[in-house]
Amino acid sequence: MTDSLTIRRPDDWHVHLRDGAMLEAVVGHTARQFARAIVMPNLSPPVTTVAAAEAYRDRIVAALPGEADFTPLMTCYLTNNTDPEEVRRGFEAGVFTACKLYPAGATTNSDSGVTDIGNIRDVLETMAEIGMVLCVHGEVTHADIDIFDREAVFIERVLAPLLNDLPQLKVVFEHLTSEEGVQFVESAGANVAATITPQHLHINRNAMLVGGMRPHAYCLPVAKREKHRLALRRAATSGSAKFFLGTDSAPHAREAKESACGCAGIFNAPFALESYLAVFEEENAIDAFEGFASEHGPAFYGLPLNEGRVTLERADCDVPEAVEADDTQLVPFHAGETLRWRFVA
Ligand SMILES: NC(=O)N[C@@H](CC(=O)O)C(=O)O
Ligand SMILES: [Zn+2]
Ligand SMILES: [Zn+2]
Repeated sequence: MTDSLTIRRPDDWHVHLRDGAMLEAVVGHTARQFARAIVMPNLSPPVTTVAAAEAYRDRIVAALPGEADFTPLMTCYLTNNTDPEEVRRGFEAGVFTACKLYPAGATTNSDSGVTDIGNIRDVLETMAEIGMVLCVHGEVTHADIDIFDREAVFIERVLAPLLNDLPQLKVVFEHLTSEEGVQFVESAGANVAATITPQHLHINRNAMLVGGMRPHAYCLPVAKREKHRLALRRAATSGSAKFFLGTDSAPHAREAKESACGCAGIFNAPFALESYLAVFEEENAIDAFEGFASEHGPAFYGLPLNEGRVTLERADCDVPEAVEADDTQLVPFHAGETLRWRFVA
């Protein structure tokens, strides 16, 4: 049994850092474990222009703890009115790393999202032409679709037709949650990949609903049946370069989660690597961890690998019940549990 594991420094290919006091409270957790992160643009108002992304990037850098060595990679929030030339300009200037597609109404701050993919056809054509990654929240939002089927129906109705139409478009299927999603990504071309969160590897929908409603296990896309969790574990630990780390760490104040209409999102940044590594160990796939955490993401995005290293040691890691954040608390994923690996540095 190995007692410590040193790997190339990883990146987080999907994170919500928020803004203002919440940004101050959470950014250090991500910067401690990751060299870079794809920062989601679902602020209010959303990050839809080059200028807004530059200003947000500056606020993130200003909020970093002094010792941090961390690069935020910015994304452009697509709306029905996104100008393809703004996207091109931001990408060529190195401000936008990717664009993010939120189907309108699908998740937190997605009200300005795209109501019909046909509305952004010109933007998607430009992205395919310049080799820019499209990150997608892959859920349809029609009232007649069961929430547990939203991802599978998105593949059928939106993603498969989109890739038929623009077969060279680079797509990251964000926070994959279903067996159908795994199969779709595996059978698609090399231009299609997916991020997988720690929570979707650890929990199925029982975690939300058995023994009482547990708002801290609620995120979108919602955790599904056990067979889906097992498919995700197989994909993440398979060694396939199509799957990589994206925490979807999504902090919401405790009172906004513990509410009659609780917000969607799990705050997993403080113990993200420990959480993922527990899964790789349980699956006897520690050898595949570095690829998933540190290599597949940069390869897909066409970015250099990080030069630094991080070490985790086999030791009890007690996850606190809450993390203080300004005038509220954040309840981290695994709150009150003991994880088997501990991030050292
Ligand atoms: N994942 C979530 O449940 N919530 C995210 C939004 C998202 O990634 O869909 C958030 O911003 O809170
Ligand atoms: Zn999402
Ligand atoms: Zn997210």
